[in-house]
Amino acid sequence: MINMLQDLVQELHQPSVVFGLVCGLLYILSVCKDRPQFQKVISTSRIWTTVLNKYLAYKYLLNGASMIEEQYAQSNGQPFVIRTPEKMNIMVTSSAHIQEIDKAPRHQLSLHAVAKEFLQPKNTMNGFEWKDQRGIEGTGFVRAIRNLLTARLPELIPRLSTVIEDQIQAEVTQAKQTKDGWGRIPLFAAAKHIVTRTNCAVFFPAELSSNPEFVQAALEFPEDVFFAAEIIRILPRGIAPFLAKLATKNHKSTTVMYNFLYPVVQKRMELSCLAPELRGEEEPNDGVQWLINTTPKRESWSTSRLVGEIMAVWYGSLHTLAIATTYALVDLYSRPEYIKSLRAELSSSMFFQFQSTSEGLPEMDSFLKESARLSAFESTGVRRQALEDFRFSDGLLVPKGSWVCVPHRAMMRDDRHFPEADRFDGRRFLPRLPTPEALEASRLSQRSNEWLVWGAGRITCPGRFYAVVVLKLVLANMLQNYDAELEPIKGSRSAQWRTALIPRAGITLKVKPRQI
Ligand code: HEM
Repeated sequence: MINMLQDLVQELHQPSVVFGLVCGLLYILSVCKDRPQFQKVISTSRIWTTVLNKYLAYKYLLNGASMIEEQYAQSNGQPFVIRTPEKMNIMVTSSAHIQEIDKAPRHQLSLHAVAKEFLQPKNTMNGFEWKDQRGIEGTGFVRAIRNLLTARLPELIPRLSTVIEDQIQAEVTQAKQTKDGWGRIPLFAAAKHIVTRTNCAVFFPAELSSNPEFVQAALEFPEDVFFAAEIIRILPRGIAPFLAKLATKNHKSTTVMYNFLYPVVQKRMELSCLAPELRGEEEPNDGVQWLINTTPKRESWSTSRLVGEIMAVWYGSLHTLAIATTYALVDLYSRPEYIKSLRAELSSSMFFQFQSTSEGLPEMDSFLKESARLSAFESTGVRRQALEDFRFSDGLLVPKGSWVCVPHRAMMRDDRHFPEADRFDGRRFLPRLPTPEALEASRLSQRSNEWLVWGAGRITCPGRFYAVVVLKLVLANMLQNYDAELEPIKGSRSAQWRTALIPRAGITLKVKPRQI
């Protein structure tokens, strides 16, 4: 076969044609690989198997989400394997497996090792490095968000509303105008601006959140880290760090953010060592301070280390929420039939209740939950890396270095878990009898082993209450103050990269101030 290909190359003198033929052949093989007659042929040749596995691993980069969905559909609830260019991902779906992942000791299955692989922090975040085993140095950042941020949500709502209102207005004012008076807003870019400004107002002191250079760096940082980390993961070690630097202008956004944060954190850390009466000023009430206050007491973290932690939490808080906001708005304006009743809810006393407690608005909550279910941008959850061979009680092995994950996007699109799962029903999660207990149990921010959007068991997203409040405030502002229409989307609304479905930059919303 290889000789034949060489002959063909010599005949044609066109390597690109040959490359196309090889890709085509590999594609046909990948499609046919499950047919018994092909399996026989393939299994006779170790070379072919290796080549095919490599091809599937690279195919995964641009088709990971679809590959997982296809394999899930064939798996009938059994574990299956997805190959990536770096490793093997073992997918499990049963609640018994999920519970065992949750209970696994931290020296066996690690979330931090997964995060490190994703972000390559040593190369992309100013040399910042955290331990493989989550919790070994405490989980102060989780407490800071879960307890301090969540507890302050009702008092933060006026500030969040103002920032969101201002930023949406800025997006509309700056938008290109159509002849008939609509502003055309690139939705994903606008969502990133809105979430960046909102999160900045919560995490950072005013001197930073009102500084355009800092805000720009904070906006660009997650994408720069993502690009740089992907380059480092995919390309050969010899050239990858150089190309990552080139692609991110020498990690510019990371450096700018770091340089702005360092003196602020240093000053705050010095003050926190003094007795309260000697500090001379009231303790700031923002994310930076919450993270300083919850650093593990037995560790003495350097300023650099703390800045690294803050930037890591910043990464997690921004891109997930910006994508969820984009899809929530796409879902809202793809289904204008919900607008009237959502507006009615916002005109009722329920909106005041939400503003004073940060909870409520059941109709909007249900709509957003349905959006999170069908427009989940991450195909897998509960991802852990095996730090040593890990064996489930039924014998399933996760070899050292590989990942175990739950394909929760496919599960949420499965009729066995949600009746008529492919149908978008914005009222799906409204309880028949809206008792306080029933409303509480069906809320978007609830975590459970049946609702894996926030993770499972001991490791669930501490920012979920905040995320839901921001989503509701953005939708509320859009519904109350603007009329909007989604421009027709040509092709798919998202681009796949590994397991993620990232909204396309070309999705455009036509917006104009609402005439009441
Ligand atoms: C819609 C937006 C969001 C989604 C869907 C989301 C989802 C998740 C998930 C699934 C996990 C668990 C990871 C795993 O087990 O694999 C997680 C963890 C985490 N999230 Fe979020 N998140 C969102 C927004 C936020 C925000 C806004 C913040 C910060 C304010 C945040 C902070 C964190 C942190 C610190 C962790 C690590 C928790 C730990 O190690 O115990 N997230 N998130």
